[in-house]
Amino acid sequence: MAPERGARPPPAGPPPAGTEGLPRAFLQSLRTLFDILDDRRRGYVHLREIESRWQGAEARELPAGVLEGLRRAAPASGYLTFERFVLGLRAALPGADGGPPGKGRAPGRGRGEEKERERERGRGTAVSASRSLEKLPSPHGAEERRGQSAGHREPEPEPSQPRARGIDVKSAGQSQGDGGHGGAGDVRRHQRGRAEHRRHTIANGVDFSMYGIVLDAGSSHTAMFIYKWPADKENDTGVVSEHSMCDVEGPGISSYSSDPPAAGKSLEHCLNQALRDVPKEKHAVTPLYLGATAGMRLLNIANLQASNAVLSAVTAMLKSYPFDFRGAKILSGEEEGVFGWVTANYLLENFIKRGWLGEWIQPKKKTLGAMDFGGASTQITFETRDTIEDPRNEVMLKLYGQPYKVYTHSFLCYGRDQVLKRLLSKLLQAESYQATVPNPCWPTGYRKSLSLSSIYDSPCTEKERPSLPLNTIITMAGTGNGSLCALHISKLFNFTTCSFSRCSFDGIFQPEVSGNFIAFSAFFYTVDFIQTVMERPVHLPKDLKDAAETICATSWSELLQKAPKLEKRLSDYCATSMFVYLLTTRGYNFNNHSFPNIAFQKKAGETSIGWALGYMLNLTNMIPAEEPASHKSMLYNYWVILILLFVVTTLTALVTAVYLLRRSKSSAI
Ligand SMILES: Nc1ncnc2c1ncn2[C@@H]1O[C@H](COP(=O)(O)OP(=O)(O)OP(=O)(O)O)[C@@H](O)[C@H]1O
Repeated sequence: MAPERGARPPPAGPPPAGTEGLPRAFLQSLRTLFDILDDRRRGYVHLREIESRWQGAEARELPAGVLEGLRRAAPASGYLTFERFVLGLRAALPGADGGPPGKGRAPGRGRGEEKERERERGRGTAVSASRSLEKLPSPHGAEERRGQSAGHREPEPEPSQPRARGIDVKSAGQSQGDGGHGGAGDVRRHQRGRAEHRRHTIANGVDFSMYGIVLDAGSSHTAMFIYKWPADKENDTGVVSEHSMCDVEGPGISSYSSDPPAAGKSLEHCLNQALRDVPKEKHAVTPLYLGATAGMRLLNIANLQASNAVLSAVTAMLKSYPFDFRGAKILSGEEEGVFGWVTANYLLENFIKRGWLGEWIQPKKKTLGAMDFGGASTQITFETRDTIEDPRNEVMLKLYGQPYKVYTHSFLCYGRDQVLKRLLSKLLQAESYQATVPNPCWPTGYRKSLSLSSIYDSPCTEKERPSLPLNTIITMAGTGNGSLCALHISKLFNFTTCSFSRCSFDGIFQPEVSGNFIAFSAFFYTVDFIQTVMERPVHLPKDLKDAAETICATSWSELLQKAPKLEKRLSDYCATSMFVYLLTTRGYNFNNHSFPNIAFQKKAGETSIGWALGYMLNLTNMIPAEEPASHKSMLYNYWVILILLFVVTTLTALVTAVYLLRRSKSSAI
């Protein structure tokens, strides 16, 4: 965009008073737009440059007269300074008298944007599922489905709440239809959000970054993630990264069922951090989401009213902040699984990536399976070519033009904390609720008194609840016996019933695991403990089993000596290691060949792996379903260049050959 020969940059001198009387925020938005056009920061943009950028489809969507207004504002040289640029736009605004835009029509919200929304409505969503997963009651163990069908009712979405879209895994009672497309209202709302993003403002120079906030309201705790990406690269892979995060003090929001306002209050500290971490001028255009997982799914089953009250309380708190609040909802287990898979593969650029020439490349790499071991549920999600015999486990995705057939299942009550409760319940049952019960999964030297209510306060254990008063206290004493511990833990799974050609456990269909996997959250915490505290490698299933047995056989005092900072969790590593061993090997059927393909990792680069990023990418349409247009055109351009090169080389060779031939002939004469 250098000035053409003969043309002169605008003369210095008093600028036309184009900016006078305009609101500061509006002016800043225009400045940002101008700076995008003036990408070399010269302080002026040629009219022709603007015309060429806004030609074609986009130009039709400019409010009538914009180009005309700019033409009139431009001097003879055609170079527009910022003031002239504003002057030109002012002239083009409806009812323009040169004054600020009227209330009825905010800048950037003209017919063009309406049309953009219309177009988006028809285009579908970024991550589209071929169908919705229906939740049906299933016998013991397939708790996830039972829960969803028995009691899971999403609260009526508030106007600002996003209904399921993108990966549209609907809860029981909701209609199915083509799961890939959310309601038009959602898309409309979303598009408005995007348009607002583009009206970002400036402070001390231009900040081209955009931000998004997701609160991961898990069963054990809530974490807030702030993501950041360059404004001009929304649809690139791998460009969104974690800007900062915050751990909410206290337990997960589902624990506030008896005092819902406290659930909202608990978020204050992290939200205040978000006020500082996101530049002030970006607050209003920063989308804010809260997704609640298995803890709230369980509360939803146990006490629908309380679950709604908690969601309302957190919604009220989130709305009181100046961010663009887009809703608080309970994710289904399948959404949690699939969004975790999207996050991992997005971060590792397994879907698509930019080549060094800026072209889009479809990497030859296969996608990575994702395994999440939360506090109340565990998810396994991977791409497969096998037939998925149970359609409830199949999600078809189209990302960047590529179809993906993904297997996913979420096991409710198989998260770490619920597994530990269920194990205690099994142990009490085995010992007929004696006053003192031996616990082979606790280290020797460790004793603890528990009230029955702390074990039977969950839908995961309520079926096993004895007829004793819930305030009964029972003392448990660790006996550190790994093989006995494994025996009790194996009782948590049903490995025998299966109505498909193959199952993981609890009658749930699962194809053979294939490819590499990433195992995060408590999978990572458990294996990390084995590797760093117990100093044992975990390559093969046997390593995991041996390590679990060693932990079980280590006394409480020894464990305390090894990792005093982990005191709160130390007594449970024997059980969780043994559980991870049984879940991965007998449950998911990893063997000596496939187990080494699991990476136990909680981050990719600096970004945490979990459902939160995938959820935001989907809701902000940052993963398009279609192949990026530039991919096709770039490839086309390369072909043209290659053919031209070929023609030029051939011609040059021919000319040279003729020339040499003539010369040799003439010298021969
Ligand atoms: N350092 C650690 N060592 C062992 N376990 C841990 C550690 N930190 C957290 N955990 C436990 O790991 C489990 C999973 O934590 P995570 O935060 O992923 O779950 P969540 O999001 O609360 O649960 P869910 O996704 O099921 O709602 C929880 O039981 C948590 O208490």
